[in-house]
Amino acid sequence: MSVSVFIDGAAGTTGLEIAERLAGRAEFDLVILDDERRKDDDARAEALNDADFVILCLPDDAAKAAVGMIRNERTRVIDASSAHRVASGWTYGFPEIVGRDAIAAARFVSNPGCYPTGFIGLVAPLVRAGLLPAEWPYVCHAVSGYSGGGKALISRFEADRDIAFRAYGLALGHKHVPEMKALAGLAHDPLFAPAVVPAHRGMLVEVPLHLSMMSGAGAPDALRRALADFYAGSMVVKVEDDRPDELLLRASMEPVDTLTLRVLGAADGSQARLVAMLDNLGKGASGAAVQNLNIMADLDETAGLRL
Ligand SMILES: NC(=O)C1=CN([C@@H]2O[C@H](COP(=O)(O)OP(=O)(O)OC[C@H]3O[C@@H](n4cnc5c(N)ncnc54)[C@H](OP(=O)(O)O)[C@@H]3O)[C@@H](O)[C@H]2O)C=CC1
Ligand SMILES: CC(=O)N[C@@H](CCC(=O)OP(=O)(O)O)C(=O)O
Repeated sequence: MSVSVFIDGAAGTTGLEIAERLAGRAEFDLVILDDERRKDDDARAEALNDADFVILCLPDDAAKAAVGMIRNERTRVIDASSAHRVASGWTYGFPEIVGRDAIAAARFVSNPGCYPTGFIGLVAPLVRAGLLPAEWPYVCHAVSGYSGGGKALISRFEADRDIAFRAYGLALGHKHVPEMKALAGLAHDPLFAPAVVPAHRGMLVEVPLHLSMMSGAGAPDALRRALADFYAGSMVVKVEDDRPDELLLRASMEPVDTLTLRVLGAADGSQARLVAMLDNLGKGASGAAVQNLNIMADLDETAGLRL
């Protein structure tokens, strides 16, 4: 028996990529409103209430309003926006971190933020294992392709080919900080320094560590082994033990739904760089939504993913 899935915001960057990943899947009846009706609240309310699952690919305010339009107790929701990341009654949609069973049982799932997927994926298992202190003031540098900012940032970068690097979030207090702190189990807000480069998609999320100054921190090899053990068996999260001289984001990157983690340690073990590579539109958004949908619908967790 197929289940119906309504993508609200299907004409946007994330929504389009979810539709591509679900296309041709017989398990789902995909509901997408045409251009005339996609912003018509009556049509949306009907679709939101008819569907078994809705995936919200909307700005935060519109996502909150969409949830308010659901008048039944049955429709299950995956919200790609940042409106409900740490909201009560919502489950954080990172199955490797919160547990597959929690997602399977949830009615309201908030897809993680793209940058937080890298940060939390690196830090949470190590804090839980006692190999990194929860009290440390962590710093996170990250660069994203411009599709991370949706249609508006895509238009801006495609119109102005002269931008080579865009540091932003300079006032601090980026919207991702609360979920980074909460899901990594930290005592303090991490200092988050994001930037955008002129590549369409892809991101590098880095956490530099002064291990020798961190009370109780493990050595780089111990951190890498702990991550490998934590993600053992995952088809989506991969822990590499190579020592590359460089890590490249390519302007021509193809869509991919994996999250690749590395621990790059100094020879004397005093410092390390934890580095996550992912596609902001893959495990950072649309791939994660499809993985969560698969789990909620009790299907093969990785069906439709680009691994
Ligand atoms: N891009 C990314 O890498 C990631 C995005 N996200 C999140 O996903 C959500 C969507 O982002 P993204 O796809 O990038 O954004 P886009 O701007 O590309 O798409 C948003 C879509 O929502 C539509 N929309 C806006 N308001 C309404 C409304 N009231 N009713 C119906 N449709 C509406 C827009 O319409 P129109 O086309 O007319 O503008 C647009 O098609 C955001 O909350 C974002 O934070 C999460 C992780 C990563
Ligand atoms: C490059 C860029 O602008 N990225 C966005 C984050 C991506 C996004 O849209 O937010 P979520 O991942 O929380 O949904 C930003 O920094 O606001």
